[in-house]
Amino acid sequence: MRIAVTGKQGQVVQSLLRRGAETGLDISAVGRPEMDLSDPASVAAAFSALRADVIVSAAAYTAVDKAESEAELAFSVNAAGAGAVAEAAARIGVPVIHLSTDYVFSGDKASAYCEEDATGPISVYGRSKLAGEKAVAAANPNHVILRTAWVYSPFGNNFLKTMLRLAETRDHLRVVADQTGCPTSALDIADAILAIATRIITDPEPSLRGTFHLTGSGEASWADFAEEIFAELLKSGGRSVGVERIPTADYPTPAKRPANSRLNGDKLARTYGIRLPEWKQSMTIVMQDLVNKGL
Ligand SMILES: NC(=O)C1=CN([C@@H]2O[C@H](COP(=O)(O)OP(=O)(O)OC[C@H]3O[C@@H](n4cnc5c(N)ncnc54)[C@H](OP(=O)(O)O)[C@@H]3O)[C@@H](O)[C@H]2O)C=CC1
Ligand SMILES: Cc1cn([C@H]2C[C@H](O)[C@@H](COP(=O)(O)OP(=O)(O)O[C@H]3O[C@@H](C)C(=O)[C@@H](O)[C@H]3O)O2)c(=O)[nH]c1=O
Ligand SMILES: [Mg+2]
Repeated sequence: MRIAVTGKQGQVVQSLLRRGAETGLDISAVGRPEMDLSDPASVAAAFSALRADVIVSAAAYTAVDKAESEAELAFSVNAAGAGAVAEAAARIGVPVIHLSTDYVFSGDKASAYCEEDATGPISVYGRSKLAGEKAVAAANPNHVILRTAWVYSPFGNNFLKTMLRLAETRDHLRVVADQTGCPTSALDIADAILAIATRIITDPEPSLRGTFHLTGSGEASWADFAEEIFAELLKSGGRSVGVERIPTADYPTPAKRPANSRLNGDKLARTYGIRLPEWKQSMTIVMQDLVNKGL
């Protein structure tokens, strides 16, 4: 199986490359400068030359706050760019596995979101990713859209690494406690993508296609997540850092974020037999990885 994935330095692409190196799978990362999602011609050109069995669409414009003032670029990458990747996959006759986000929802629901719940993004990033889902589905019926959330890993930028960086100079941080979601390790996402890819390249079964929720098990507020990160830091000999739990209103940001970001993963469990580990367990693994590298 030959897998092509979009992006080079991103968390999910780096996690896939690590799994590829560990298992000997053939995974190639396709990204800038040769392939720029804001330039559809470069997308078509990059994939027509590659003999991939499946394309993983993992690259995106992910700067949630900056997107509020760069809507055109966010849509060009996350909507048109994602559509161009799915179209390139359709042209070479292979499935596309596309990543999307909890931020397609408004956050008003009282319980975890299911795949069939109405979307209603409240940020530019969320709207651009929802437009991306629609573009992918329209361009290639042979698609799996995986909505994930709150992704962290040893790679790239993420909340966990931000907390560790801030912990170097601060002994107390203020973190919002009224946004709830499901922290998800990019390494777990990579494992799920590989299992799904293996199935769909050989099995034409329609129920394997469509939209699925894929997040770490359990739930947390950003403050809970920070507290667990600092508990783990302390255990591994690091500094002691306190978390002050604050409401969203006390942490103003350009983009609005859903109060409830929790995703229900039952459909993926039912269809593929995949359920990701508890987020605390996976977080410990990522922390250990970072500690071994000297943080
Ligand atoms: N991070 C998160 O918390 C969440 C992410 N997601 C989704 O999961 C997917 C993977 O996210 P993650 O791995 O965290 O992303 P990252 O933010 O870690 O990385 C973004 C990737 O997209 C690439 N990229 C950005 N703009 C372009 C462009 N114009 N042309 C080509 N490549 C581009 C980057 O390129 P380069 O390699 O050059 O830096 C990088 O590889 C995305 O679709 C994201 O929307 C969903 C929920 C949560
Ligand atoms: C750094 C920091 C953030 N916060 C808050 C701000 C915000 O509400 C929350 C998370 O902040 P971040 O900016 O790290 O997270 P954010 O960029 O919103 O993360 C999102 O990224 C995109 C790509 C997704 O798809 C989402 O699933 C989600 O992971 O924590 C604090 O309360 N205190 C702090 O010190
Ligand atoms: Mg961010």
